[in-house]
Amino acid sequence: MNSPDQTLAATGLTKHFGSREAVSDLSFEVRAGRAFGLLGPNGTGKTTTVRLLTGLLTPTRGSVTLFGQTLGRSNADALRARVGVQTDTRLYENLSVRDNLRTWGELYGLAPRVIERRIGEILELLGLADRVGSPAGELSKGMRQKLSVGRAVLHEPDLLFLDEPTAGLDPEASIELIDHVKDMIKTLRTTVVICTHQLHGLETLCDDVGILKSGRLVVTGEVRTLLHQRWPEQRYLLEVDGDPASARDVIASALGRAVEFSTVEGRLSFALRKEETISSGVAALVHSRIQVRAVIPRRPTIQDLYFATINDGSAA
Ligand SMILES: Nc1ncnc2c1ncn2[C@@H]1O[C@H](COP(=O)(O)OP(=O)(O)OP(=O)(O)O)[C@@H](O)[C@H]1O
Repeated sequence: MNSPDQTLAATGLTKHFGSREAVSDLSFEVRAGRAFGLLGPNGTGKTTTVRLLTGLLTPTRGSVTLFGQTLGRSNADALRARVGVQTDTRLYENLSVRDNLRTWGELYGLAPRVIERRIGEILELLGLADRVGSPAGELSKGMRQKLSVGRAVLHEPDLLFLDEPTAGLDPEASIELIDHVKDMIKTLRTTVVICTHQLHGLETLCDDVGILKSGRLVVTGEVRTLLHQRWPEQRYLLEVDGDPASARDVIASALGRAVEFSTVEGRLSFALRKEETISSGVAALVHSRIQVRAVIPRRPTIQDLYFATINDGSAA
């Protein structure tokens, strides 16, 4: 729990609100320069966790280590100065995008020339440069979310918390915002903790993940390792002319090692223990005069891991 490049660690973190246990015994770490996805259904404790990690709530039990120091009353302000938090989109509605950022820069205590430099960089990174003069009240929801992300990174934090940055956005705007966040993380080399329900494509953003269920961390670790542990076999989608059931029979008799079949939108999905055996499967199909349209390798995703975890509750 104490690697040298550790930025954040939770140890046995527990929070009760009266008799309700919001989160229980959470232990995980976030290493420098990595993005950690904290996921879970509504009401499962993500926001409570972020508030504990940023010192806005005091844990009932357990502790938080930020940049190597245990978070406590005496050092909370100093540690928080190195953290950025995007939580909601409350903005100064009548002020322009630039003046919203300027005001926040002043609140962070940044020098005017630093503020101007950062505003330029952030607007460019988030694709907001052409709306710099628009009052915040005239921005679309997606632009408001971008501005709230920009506000959180104005002071170049070492650690950034994003709490539902895509809430209320349509799929296109969500993907666009996540793409901007990815670019921003790469450019600024910020360590990130992100809570989100936008799971599609999240593996291109998150290196590590924690899945909360009823206030408990049921899965945590490196995304690549967790996916491989849960689905060690190679999966394929097969598209054929005609009935997928006949293709299934041919594949099943040709490849004793096929471990799992299902049908996904009219296509046959199957998993093999060894990648190279796919060629004998395809040869058997051709031999049986089944027209093969496509054989698509299918990589499991964070979304697959999330639903598998939430549905069966077991650790990966
Ligand atoms: N200040 C509070 N007082 C009492 N109960 C609270 C308080 N804050 C959170 N809770 C409870 O703690 C649990 C976790 O809430 P939390 O907001 O952390 O969940 P969440 O995962 O962020 O949910 P969502 O995805 O809906 O935002 C819920 O049962 C909630 O009602």
